[in-house]
Amino acid sequence: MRHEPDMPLVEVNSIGKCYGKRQVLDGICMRVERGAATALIGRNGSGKSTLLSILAGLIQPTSGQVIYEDPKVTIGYAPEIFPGLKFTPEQYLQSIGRISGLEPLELKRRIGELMERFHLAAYRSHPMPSFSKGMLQKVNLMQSLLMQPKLLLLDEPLSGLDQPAQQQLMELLLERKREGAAIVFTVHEEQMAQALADKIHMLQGGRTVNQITGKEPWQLQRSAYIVCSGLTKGQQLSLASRPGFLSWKEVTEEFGPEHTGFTVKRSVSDDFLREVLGSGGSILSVEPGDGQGYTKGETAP
Ligand SMILES: Nc1ncnc2c1ncn2[C@@H]1O[C@H](COP(=O)(O)OP(=O)(O)OP(=O)(O)O)[C@@H](O)[C@H]1O
Repeated sequence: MRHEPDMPLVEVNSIGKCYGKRQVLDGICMRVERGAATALIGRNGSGKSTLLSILAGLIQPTSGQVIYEDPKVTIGYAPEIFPGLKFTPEQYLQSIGRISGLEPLELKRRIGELMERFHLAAYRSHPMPSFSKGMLQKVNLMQSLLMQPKLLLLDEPLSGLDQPAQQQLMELLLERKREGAAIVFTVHEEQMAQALADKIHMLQGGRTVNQITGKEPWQLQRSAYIVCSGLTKGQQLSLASRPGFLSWKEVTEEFGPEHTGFTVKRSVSDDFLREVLGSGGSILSVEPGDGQGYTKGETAP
């Protein structure tokens, strides 16, 4: 089969999904690139898991197309809910590997490696119904990684994992990405989205509301732009040293002399506003984002 040189691993063309009369996905387009991670974010019920299941080929879209560059691409899928099956993790992974046609020695090696990476080696022969949520999630992730898939689809991968396990998973996923795998994952934790994702795909009510590429736009998405006046240079400097400060600029042309536009993390914007007022400054406007004129490399006064 011949492919366009810049063809992505998977191309999603305007897909829709209906359950009965209910449309849960509508006109979704996305490109899944090799060596890159896409975070699907959105509220509960926005369609993230449905989109992942469609990418995994487990359910069919009602309209549109999902085009895989290689229809035989290996896919690893970790669903949101993983059942506590009556096997031990070793038995379970053995049977998955055998069904997938992995050579026995190689299968044994991979299972051993994953058990070590996920710190589950001591429990490899324990029955899964006795496992905690976190341990089950580790088995879920291990089965998705077993075949070293080119496309890794993870539904809330951090769910149930403690902090060290989350950190280890992140390292492993960054490794997989460096090795060229494409990752699509759903996430509620902003930290993971920032650390792993090259692209953020935001869903709302089954529709794409935003697609952000790179780390900086993601940060700006969660920022507030505050235009204020009446501050001395010293007060501006003090504001610029506060946690959550991102950038500043003089905005005399737009707003008049001695007006300054501060971009800060949205999580600290209330504190920042209080500080401006407490310093005797005036607030002219507050809006989401960066005030449009943001340029890379702008620094504190
Ligand atoms: N098999 C199904 N039959 C009918 N409706 C379904 C089915 N699966 C999902 N839905 C509905 O589709 C909508 C999208 O569900 P989906 O699980 O994809 O959302 P989500 O963004 O992953 O939510 P969450 O974060 O809660 O997992 C929801 O309203 C859900 O109730």
